[in-house]
Amino acid sequence: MGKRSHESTDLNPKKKSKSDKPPKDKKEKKEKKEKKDKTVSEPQDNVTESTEKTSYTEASALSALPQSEIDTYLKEKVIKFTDPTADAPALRPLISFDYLPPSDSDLYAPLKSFPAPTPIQAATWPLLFAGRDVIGIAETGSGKTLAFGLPCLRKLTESKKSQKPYHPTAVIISPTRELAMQIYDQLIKFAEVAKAGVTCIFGGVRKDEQREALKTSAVVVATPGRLKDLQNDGSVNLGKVKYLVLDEADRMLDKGFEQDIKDIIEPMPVSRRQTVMFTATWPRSVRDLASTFMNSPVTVTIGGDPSADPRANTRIKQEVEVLDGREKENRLIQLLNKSQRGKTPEKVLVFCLYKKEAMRVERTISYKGFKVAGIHGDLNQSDRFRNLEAFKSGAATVLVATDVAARGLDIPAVKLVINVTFPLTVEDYVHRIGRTGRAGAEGHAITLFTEQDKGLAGGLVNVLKAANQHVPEDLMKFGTTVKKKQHDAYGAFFKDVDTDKKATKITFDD
Ligand SMILES: Nc1ncnc2c1ncn2[C@@H]1O[C@H](COP(=O)(O)OP(=O)(O)OP(=O)(O)O)[C@@H](O)[C@H]1O
Repeated sequence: MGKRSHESTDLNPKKKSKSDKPPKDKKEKKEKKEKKDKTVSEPQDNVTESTEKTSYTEASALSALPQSEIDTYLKEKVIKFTDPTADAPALRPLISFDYLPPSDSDLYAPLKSFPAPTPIQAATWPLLFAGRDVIGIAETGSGKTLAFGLPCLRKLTESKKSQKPYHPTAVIISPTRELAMQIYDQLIKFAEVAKAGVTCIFGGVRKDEQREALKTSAVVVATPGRLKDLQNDGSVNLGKVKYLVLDEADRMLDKGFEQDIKDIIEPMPVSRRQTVMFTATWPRSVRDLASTFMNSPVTVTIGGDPSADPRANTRIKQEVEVLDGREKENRLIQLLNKSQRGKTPEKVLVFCLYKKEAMRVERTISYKGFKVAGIHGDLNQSDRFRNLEAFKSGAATVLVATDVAARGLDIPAVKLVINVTFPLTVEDYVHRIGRTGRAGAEGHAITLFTEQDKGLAGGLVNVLKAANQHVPEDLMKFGTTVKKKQHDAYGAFFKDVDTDKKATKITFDD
């Protein structure tokens, strides 16, 4: 992945319109000018207003590919761009790592372990390199972290040429501590130079070390509550942030986080930052709010229409068993017997809705002699990390979790997800089962569905149908009306449920 000759394609509508493009014979002159502009505009610590110009230069080998090859790729991967400025189709997807813009550092070295960019990476990287605001919607386990992470690190490695970071220039916000850690772990693999400049900030641990780390960090991965705390007490100045990511964006725009997000981004006006949102589910309820945070964002969707129902990863075999609530425990143990008693016990993730329920189920499973660990909001942070680690390493082969583990977590080789109690929304269902079948693997999910969950039957039927899964007759009998998501309805559960506004903020997302 060395240096290559590149054709210039500056497509950032914030800085330049299509009609400003120079004719080809002036290409060399323009490239020189771009280089000059870039040097001038690299962030300086004593510059108060952003003068940064972002440009993206498409690899000439990519430009030389026949259009039919690009069209076939877009069609096969079901990639759709929705761009209010109509510039997006001009940016060809980076269908091979060979077409990445050159980097003087060894930034791209860890990509060697992957065969090619995933579709969401291929489609969004050019836009992100070009400085566009992007909403990226793609199935669980499809490589979204590097889709927003690599452009972020590239900006960091470039700007580090001329400045030491005294204030963060990039902020990545995630809903849970474990997910923030995981994003951090992925990013620091990517460059020695980034290792020095990336830090992870989350609640439940002492603030002093985080304050120290912030003094030398250009990229901050954080949960909202703790970041806001450190911002409020003057430990971090976010006024220089140019690249803002909301991972699990629909969750971050939920009512539980909305105000925190508004407070955090207040010192970084939309005109001076690139705003990036990624998720596997994009409910209507958050779209208007998202647009107020962004500047003409391009929406990139992989695998289907974003206005449709939430979409599950189609490599996951979904099974739904309708039963009486009293039968759940026996059925769970039967399923575990099947998956745990062989020579090599499979990794199974068991989801509950309530913290107390999770504790009870974990006790029952442990009593039956299975190697089990738990993760929920009532555990302290070191127990949470330790238990997750035990599951990752295989020391525990069953993990009982609440929805604190539903989103984003990339745990190797989870073979089966069992939903003991259905979540509050079908979006959460899609994220829960998305802990299996990651990075191209097959997955399996079994959901125990009772009459109590019938309000979500219609939504679930749609998710099953969209993924060509079997819909049991027993599920159909509950009707197929789809209820709209209503955050306020969560209130009825807030004392017990691990996902709602109140519990989430207080118990694990600070
Ligand atoms: N280009 C690639 N080729 C193959 N695997 C990849 C590639 N990029 C990332 N991965 C791997 O795919 C796995 C899933 O990636 P990631 O966690 O970013 O998924 P995600 O889309 O964010 O999922 P979720 O919606 O659940 O948060 C990770 O183990 C990651 O290392």
